[in-house]
Amino acid sequence: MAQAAASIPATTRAAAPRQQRGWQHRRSGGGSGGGAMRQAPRCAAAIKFAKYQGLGNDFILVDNRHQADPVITPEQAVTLCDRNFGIGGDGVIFALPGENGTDYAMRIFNSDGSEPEMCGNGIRCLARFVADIDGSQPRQYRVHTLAGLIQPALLADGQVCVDMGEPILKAADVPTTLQPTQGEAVVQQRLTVDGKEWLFTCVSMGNPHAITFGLSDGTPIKVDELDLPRMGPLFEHNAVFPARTNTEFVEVLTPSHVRMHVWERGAGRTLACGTGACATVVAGVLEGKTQRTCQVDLPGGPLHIEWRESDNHIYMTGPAELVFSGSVGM
Ligand SMILES: N[C@@H](CCC[C@H](N)C(=O)O)C(=O)O
Repeated sequence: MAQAAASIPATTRAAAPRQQRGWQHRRSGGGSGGGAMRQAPRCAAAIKFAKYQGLGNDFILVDNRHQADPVITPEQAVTLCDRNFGIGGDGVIFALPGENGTDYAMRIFNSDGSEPEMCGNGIRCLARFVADIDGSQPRQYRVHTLAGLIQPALLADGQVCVDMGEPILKAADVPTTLQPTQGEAVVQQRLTVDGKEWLFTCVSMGNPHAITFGLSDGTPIKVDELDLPRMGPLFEHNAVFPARTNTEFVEVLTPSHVRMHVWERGAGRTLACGTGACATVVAGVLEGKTQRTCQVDLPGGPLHIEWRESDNHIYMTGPAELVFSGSVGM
């Protein structure tokens, strides 16, 4: 484990956050959310951090268990996530005191300063982080998030298995204005972007996801042929996704094995997305393309996903590892 100490100017190098959400207990309606935002205090002292990664989706973890509000602002998070001028990361994650009988609460700022409801790779990193800092038992946690209760468990083999709860399919709650095709769900709906008609299934894991396996003319996705930096923003900022969206491009290898590349809301191209992998398997099942148990290969490595019929919950299993720790002056 490497140690680092650095001082990063607290000047803001990015626009104001996409949206400021209240610290609310919300599972559905990943959209604009209500409630007054508690102002995060600007911190004068050095902040201790630890950087973790899950399949290369990397986060700056902050022990924030002494107070209910994040010790740094969204603007400071942008600075810390900068890969040239900061620590570098896809987001900053805060381990907060538990609420409503939970062990901990988690909040996250994306690298652009926006605040998502949930992060799958991030919550595996959070579980590893809290276990590392206090060696706590049990190794199974109840974590309160903006997407509701999420339950990670550290496995004997070093992997982390997370009960991610139930997927949300109602179009208005994803949210998307695309017309539902199956009851209230948007499954294989047509969306024209960049002169092509794509087929999308929309799923919320607390945060919004739009999943495509290909075009309406039958052309399947080939993930190695995608120009993500050009295409990704066209979906992320499309008007049919009022809270923006994470976009997953999926190539089916077999019904139990897919490849997926992601363009994340608020973070751009990342090496992996846990909530995106879960949403991918839900979309695969709804479209009849995958089984409920499926390996999702991401650029950073594989995640094992199971959408269990008995409880309708999704279980995600994958790694979470410490990269280095240090302190940073803000
Ligand atoms: N990488 C994450 C998702 C992080 C949040 C996302 N960028 C959003 O804004 O919804 C994951 O592993 O799930």
